[in-house]
Amino acid sequence: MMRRFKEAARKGRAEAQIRRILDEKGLAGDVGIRLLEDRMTATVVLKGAPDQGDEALEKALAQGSGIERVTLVRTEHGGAAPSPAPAPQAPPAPKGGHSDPLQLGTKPAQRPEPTRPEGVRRVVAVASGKGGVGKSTVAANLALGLASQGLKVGLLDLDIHGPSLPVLFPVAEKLKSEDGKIIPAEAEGLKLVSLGYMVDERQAVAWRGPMVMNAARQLIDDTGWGELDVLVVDTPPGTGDAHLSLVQRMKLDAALLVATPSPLATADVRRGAQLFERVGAPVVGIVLNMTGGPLGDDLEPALLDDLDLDILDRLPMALDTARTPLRSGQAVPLPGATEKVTSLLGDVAGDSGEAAG
Ligand SMILES: Nc1ncnc2c1ncn2[C@@H]1O[C@H](COP(=O)(O)OP(=O)(O)OP(=O)(O)O)[C@@H](O)[C@H]1O
Repeated sequence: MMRRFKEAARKGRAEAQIRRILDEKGLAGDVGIRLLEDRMTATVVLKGAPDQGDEALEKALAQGSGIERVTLVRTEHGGAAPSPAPAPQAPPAPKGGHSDPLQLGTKPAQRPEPTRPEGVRRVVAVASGKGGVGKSTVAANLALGLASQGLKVGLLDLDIHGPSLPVLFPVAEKLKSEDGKIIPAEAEGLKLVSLGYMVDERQAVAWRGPMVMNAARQLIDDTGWGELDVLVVDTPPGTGDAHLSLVQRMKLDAALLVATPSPLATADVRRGAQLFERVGAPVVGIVLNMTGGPLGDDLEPALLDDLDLDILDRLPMALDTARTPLRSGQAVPLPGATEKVTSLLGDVAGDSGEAAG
């Protein structure tokens, strides 16, 4: 009891110090303090685009508060950045009058229409109703396969709590920002962005709703991808906060579902398909992963009929597929999914990206 009281007091003092320094600098933001085995770290969420002075500010906040590490997370474009035009009008309520607690089918008048990031021609989300089915493995191999065809490909890891990219594509340095934009890492011919390249893995684990959404928004809105033919987005499992930020903010040209052949996967596949359907992102098919085991090689035929979806590729349960890090030229082939994505691009040389959008 006494220890808890002391810890709370220590965290309270550190938070007060951080707020005092922020105040002195004319900044306002949310402050989250964690104390883990006597190590204290903080996350400070500030409005505005990432700034060149952010690293110095992180250091100043850490020094001034006696905290081991302070991580700044930026939420939105600030000040001079043009504000996006409001959506013309809210779309009609979903048919059948069913409730929409996530507000995926209804957009408040203030919310801007989802857009593709500047310079990006097509955005493909890779999703699954539940975790651990191989979504990141499929997203990464799809990205490598597309890049091996000469396309410019980016991979955005939106899993805030369990980012996969640092394992699949380890990079030596933390991501930097320039002119308020996050500069992607580059490895194996891909441009890569993940929260795991920005903050200590243990930090984000404790983040809850608003911080997850803020972090996801920052990755979605503030990355300078440059020119890309395809941006593959590895979404978190389910329909959580980061997912919500994605479908509300980024225009998705296609969604690819990943599932395993378990009969229990039926509800997950259905949920995943419905989520994208409701935001108008075409689900182009399913990649069935970890086939060849006791659960077989298929999903319930009635489910596929019902959703009007095909299995585009089947990846067997195999050690080769689980090997990390991944290397260019050694992608596990996903011919069906790759063809679906390349067919979205039309004439790569001539299409500006908006023509078919
Ligand atoms: N076909 C396969 N055969 C063997 N192992 C696989 C296969 N596909 C994925 N794995 C392994 O299964 C684990 C989970 O895969 P992965 O991280 O891609 O899943 P995920 O759905 O993205 O999980 P998360 O919910 O954590 O985001 C990893 O260790 C991966 O290497």
